[in-house]
Amino acid sequence: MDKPVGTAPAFGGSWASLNPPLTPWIMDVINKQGFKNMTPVQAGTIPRAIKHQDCVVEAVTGSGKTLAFVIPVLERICRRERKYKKGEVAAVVIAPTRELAQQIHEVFHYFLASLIPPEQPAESEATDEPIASSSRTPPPPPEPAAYPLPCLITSGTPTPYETFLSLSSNILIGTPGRLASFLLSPRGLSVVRVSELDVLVLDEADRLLSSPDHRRDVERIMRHLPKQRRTHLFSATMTDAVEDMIGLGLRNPVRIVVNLKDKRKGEEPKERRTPTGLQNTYLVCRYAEKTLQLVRLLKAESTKNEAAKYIVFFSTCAAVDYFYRILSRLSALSRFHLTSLHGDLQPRIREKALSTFVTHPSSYLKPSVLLCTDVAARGVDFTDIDVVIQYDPPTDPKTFSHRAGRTARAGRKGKAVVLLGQGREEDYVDFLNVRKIPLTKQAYLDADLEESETPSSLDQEAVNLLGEIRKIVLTDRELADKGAKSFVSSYRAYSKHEASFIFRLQDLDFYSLGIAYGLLRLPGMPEIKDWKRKKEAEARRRAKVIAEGGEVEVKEREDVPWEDAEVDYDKYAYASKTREVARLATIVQKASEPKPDYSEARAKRKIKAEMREAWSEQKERKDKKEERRSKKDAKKQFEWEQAQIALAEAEGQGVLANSDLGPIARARAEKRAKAEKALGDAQERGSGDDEEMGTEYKAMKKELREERVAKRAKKDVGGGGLSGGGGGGGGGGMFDDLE
Ligand SMILES: Nc1ncnc2c1ncn2[C@@H]1O[C@H](COP(=O)(O)OP(=O)(O)OP(=O)(O)O)[C@@H](O)[C@H]1O
Repeated sequence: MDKPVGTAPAFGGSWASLNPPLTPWIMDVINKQGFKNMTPVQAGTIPRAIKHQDCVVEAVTGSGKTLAFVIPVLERICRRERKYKKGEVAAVVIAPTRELAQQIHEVFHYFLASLIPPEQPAESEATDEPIASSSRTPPPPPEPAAYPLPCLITSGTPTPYETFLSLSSNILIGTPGRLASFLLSPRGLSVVRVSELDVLVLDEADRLLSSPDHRRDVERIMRHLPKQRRTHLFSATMTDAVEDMIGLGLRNPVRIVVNLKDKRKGEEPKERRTPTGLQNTYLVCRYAEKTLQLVRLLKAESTKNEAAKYIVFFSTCAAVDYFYRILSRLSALSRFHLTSLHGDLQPRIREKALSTFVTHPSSYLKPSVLLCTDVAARGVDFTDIDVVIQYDPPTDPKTFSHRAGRTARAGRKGKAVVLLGQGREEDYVDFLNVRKIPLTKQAYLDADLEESETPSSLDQEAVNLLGEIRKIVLTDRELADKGAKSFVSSYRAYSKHEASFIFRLQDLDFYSLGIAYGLLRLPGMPEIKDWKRKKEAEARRRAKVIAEGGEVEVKEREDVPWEDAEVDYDKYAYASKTREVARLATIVQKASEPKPDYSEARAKRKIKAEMREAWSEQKERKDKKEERRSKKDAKKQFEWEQAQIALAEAEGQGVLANSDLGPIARARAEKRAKAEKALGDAQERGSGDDEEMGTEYKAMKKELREERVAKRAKKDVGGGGLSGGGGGGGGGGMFDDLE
């Protein structure tokens, strides 16, 4: 990996320039850490937060936001005239994950522990001489710490009330749920006094407020704390949820936004929401090639760029669990040390996983990789990550920059790669660009780890990798279960993408996904059955068009071949003896149970089907009968009306006098009568109007003729069966009307 050019984060001014100046012991700790200058977010926030202002702070990942709230909290405690008593809380810091809470706790602890005087060596150690126990003078009582140590309140922290009281802590750091029950349980209400609380900090505030559970707990805590307090919100990505909160619990907050600008020669500087040292990229491949590309990326970055530490993000706990087991056993990754971290692990295991990964000595020859979910996406300060890979893009686009921001922290360099499926998913690049997260293209990696175009047909090595993964899966039935679980859970996660117009379920190719996951067979999800049915119907349609000599449209992407692995599922065993014994016992039990008799159910189904069929036949017959009857009625009506007209004319009455005429016949008769009258009148009046009235009559006649022709044509097109009876002048209209 390219070593960092400059490890100093952006310059925000010297610590000495702060007004008011920092307390000397705090300054000493900062110097001890080697932080020569402030970062911009620290320079902007610390002086305001030390005074009496509420702050809403938004600055890119790795820009030093933690110290921007830790230092003001400590300063305010130091500057207070009356010291806090045992049981009194001065500050509460809430973070969304236990990993982040623990990290913040460590930072506070580091500062406060520096005030604890080092233990005096025992006299015996000092003199190296054995001393008789009777002559041993008791050691001096330990000096009380000037400021007590902070207390961590997360799942997995033992007996927090005892720790809180024994440490006399007045700074609490924790996750929302735990903190809420710590403060609001009957014991908490009697033991923990918050009336003197001075500062509340929400780190990753947008995350805390966008998750309904977290938000509920945060609001409970806020209601419990005194209104006369300072409240500070921090995140790299603020949202509208935070804006709501500003109304709820903050007073005249100052908004501090630290933006970065991309400066390219000859171009206007562009704002960006990611650190300047971050090379943020995307790689396009088929879903079936995703795992292959992940493996190649890990290999290429270690061999070509000497990258030693990686984080790979998946969308679900099940996927992390499954891929951890598979990738750990792939021959291509034998020199990589893998660790898995996700929310389904026990707190202690999570803690251990994180510290194993952080402390594992890694080099580009023996790189280490953390496979994780979003539990490690926010806030966790990994100082030396070279590459972040997002196997699945995050369901919440805001998480994207947090994940990528686990590398390139505090002015270092780093690379992030997101794997995108060919097609619609490529639109994600523009989607992020609009959100000031520009991505550049990382080319597809071929078998020699050389950059190339995404191949035009499926990379054969993806099929080979499927074979290798299947071999691993066949060693333990549990892996097949985990594979299916992770496949289903990832599908569900996919369906929850906020950018659902880019990550569209209908574009998912299940065969392709099955190859990437190395499944033996696809799970029996209804969605997959539907998808297969549609696919088969489409294949039939195309085959038919071709057979009839037609042309079919070219497919956007060729089909990925899929075959279930040949497995004798009766013999396919679990590696775990207990699970295997249980499985075999179930088989034996099932075999000894009498086979359920389905014959009755089958017979019922058959009768129902027959009934359904009979009903549809009946309906068809009824419809036909109905049609015949209405044709007959129409014909009768027509004949009768014609007879009425003829009768009226024969009797010298106007046709209109016949009150039994149908509406159309009447309209026609009226029209005709009017035309005839007009002609008669014109003839009577002589030549002047003659021409005019003759024209009107002709026009009317023409209109009637056209109407008839049009209606006939309409009937012919509609296949109407009544045209045979439509001989009479006004008949066409009447039939249409009856129809
Ligand atoms: N003034 C400073 N000079 C040099 N390094 C610093 C300074 N302040 C903080 N750092 C270092 O920068 C790194 C990132 O800091 P921090 O974790 O506070 O970032 P952040 O802005 O909270 O990031 P995220 O948004 O990911 O939570 C840490 O390793 C920290 O020790």
